[in-house]
Order: sequence, then C-alpha cells, then structure tokens
Amino acid sequence: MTIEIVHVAVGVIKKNNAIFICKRADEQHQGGLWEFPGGKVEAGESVFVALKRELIEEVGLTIHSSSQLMVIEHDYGDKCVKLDVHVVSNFSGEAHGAEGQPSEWVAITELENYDFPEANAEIIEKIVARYA
Ligand SMILES: Nc1nc2c([nH]c(=O)n2[C@H]2C[C@H](O)[C@@H](COP(=O)(O)OP(=O)(O)OP(=O)(O)O)O2)c(=O)[nH]1
Ligand SMILES: [Mg+2]
Repeated sequence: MTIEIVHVAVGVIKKNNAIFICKRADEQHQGGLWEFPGGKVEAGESVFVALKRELIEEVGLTIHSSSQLMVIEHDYGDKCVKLDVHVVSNFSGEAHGAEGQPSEWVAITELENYDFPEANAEIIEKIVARYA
C-alpha cells in the first residue's frame, strides 16, 4: 500500500514581533485549532506559487517573497502531511480572515497559549527561538 502524503504550503506571516494566525473550521481536518494560513500544493505548482495563491484566498494578502523555515512530515493517523513552512514578512494588504474565519495577530511570546495541530509544536519552538 502506498501512503499519500499531502504537501502543504504554510505561511508564518510576521510583522515586527507578531504572527497572524487563523482558526480552522470545525469540519476541516484538525478543525477548531489555530493554524498558520496555507493549503495544499497542487500538482505542477511550486511551493511559493501555492503559498501566494492560498494567502490571497485565506487572508487577503499578496506576498512578494518568502523564506523557508523548515519542512515537517507528520502522520496524524488519518492523514499524513508534509508542511513546507515559510516565513513571510514582505507582503501587501491588510491581513484578515478572508473566508470568514476567526483570525488574530498574536505576539510570538503568546503563541504557546493557542491550541495548534500537533505538528505545529516544532514550528512554534523554532519561531520563538529565532524571533522572540
Ligand atoms: N494551513 C495549515 N495546515 C496545517 C497546519 N498544521 C497542520 O497540521 N496542517 C494540516 C491540516 C491539514 O491536514 C493540512 C492543510 O490543509 P488545508 O485544509 O489548509 O488545505 P487547503 O487550504 O488546500 O484546503 P482544502 O483543499 O481542504 O479546502 O495541513 C498549519 O499550521 N497550517
Ligand atoms: Mg488552508
């Protein structure tokens, strides 16, 4: 049996000492938890193009560049994901929950007070180590 790994472009949107996060809808995989916005990389698409497309759709931002933070493979049991995590600080627009989802700018030092999917623990650890 081959296991499908879903490749996801994830954007850590950073402005000064804050990160923009969104809440996943209850009916989504890992629903009800906070996330860094992003979504699936489609066939033939680069990670940057996927990230750009997803961030316009989900948070109304146009990104101009991004820098890779890390790649994490995680098996949730019902789904395997490969999170391609990029820091985005060069963007235009005002971040908002463009799909009606709750969203906030959160200080990096406060991120640990929000519930994220399991795979995100490593991401938050790295953001705190690097930027807090
Ligand atoms: N966007 C995002 N996804 C995450 C994070 N952490 C984490 O485990 N994931 C998982 C949850 C999902 O299984 C997958 C992302 O899928 P998604 O639902 O955002 O994909 P998508 O935007 O393309 O949406 P759709 O096609 O399902 O409508 O990655 C995170 O911080 N951000
Ligand atoms: Mg998404």
